[in-house]
Amino acid sequence: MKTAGIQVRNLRVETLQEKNPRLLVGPLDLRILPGEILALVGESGSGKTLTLRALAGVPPRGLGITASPGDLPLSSRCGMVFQDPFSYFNPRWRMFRSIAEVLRVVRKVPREKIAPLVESLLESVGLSREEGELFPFEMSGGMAQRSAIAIALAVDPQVLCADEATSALDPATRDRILHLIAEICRQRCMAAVVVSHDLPGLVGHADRVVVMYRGLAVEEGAAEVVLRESRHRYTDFLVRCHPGIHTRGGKLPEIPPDAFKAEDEVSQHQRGCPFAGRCPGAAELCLQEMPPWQGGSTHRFRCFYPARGTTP
Ligand SMILES: Nc1ncnc2c1ncn2[C@@H]1O[C@H](COP(=O)(O)OP(=O)(O)OP(=O)(O)O)[C@@H](O)[C@H]1O
Repeated sequence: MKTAGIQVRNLRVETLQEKNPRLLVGPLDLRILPGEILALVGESGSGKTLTLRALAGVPPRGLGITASPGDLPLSSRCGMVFQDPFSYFNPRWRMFRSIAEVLRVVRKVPREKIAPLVESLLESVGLSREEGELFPFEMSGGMAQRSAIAIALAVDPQVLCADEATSALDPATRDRILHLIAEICRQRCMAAVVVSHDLPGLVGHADRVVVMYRGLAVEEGAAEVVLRESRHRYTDFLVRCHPGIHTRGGKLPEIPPDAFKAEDEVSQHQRGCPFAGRCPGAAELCLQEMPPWQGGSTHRFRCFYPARGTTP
């Protein structure tokens, strides 16, 4: 059983052009405890996937990752689960063989020990031996995602990294998969980093959420606390934009467009609050200075003029 968590300090992902390299993520400090499920939430383009890929040591081509010495790479200790498992299964292999190949190639498991290990991996994700004999095209989305988790577990990871792994599933299946990830993490004392747009959907599954905006963390804490008592104006919008929570049949509130032109964004990102250009509560100070972290160890946020802290 593994006991160490993961800590990454000063994580940065940037483009590798010599002229005008762009900082896409960071600087970001992340700490993930053993058995903990950490969720990265935020709008599209907020940097969740790049952060996850940086943690797993698999950045997209053309991007570089840096962090404090000794904190990276984590690649040998991360198992990845992606949004569309069908895109990376070998369509001509039964699932049993896909899992077996990871054990053989990555873990160098001796041939005679592979079958029982595959069976136990299938069992740990709630699939039978018979279901392991199916081809990917014969599987439902939920079964495919369970299989993808089994493949990720086959590398014996210290951290399971799931990138929108449940967003293509119906709510009940999504809940079952998140519950499964939580169970596995607790049993194996393994951490998980889960990327999602759906903050309310994470309550009851994620231990902690980090809300990201333009590559930076702006609020973090227990999922239910961040949902109920969001303090950063951006988180507040994210919560109120969620259908079914505060609005039934009406129009969802929209996050205002950015008041800054694209070329202003980089300097804004470096100087003041990254959300200042869209924030109805922004004042001169927000444009000039990056807000420091406020709050306690269980819930903190970076905002000079926070929201009330209790959603209606
Ligand atoms: N290979 C790349 N080269 C340059 N910029 C990139 C690259 N990949 C992502 N980006 C930019 O980095 C930012 C963060 O992207 P990222 O994919 O991490 O966002 P995200 O929060 O995961 O969004 P989504 O929820 O839509 O997947 C975006 O502005 C995106 O355009």
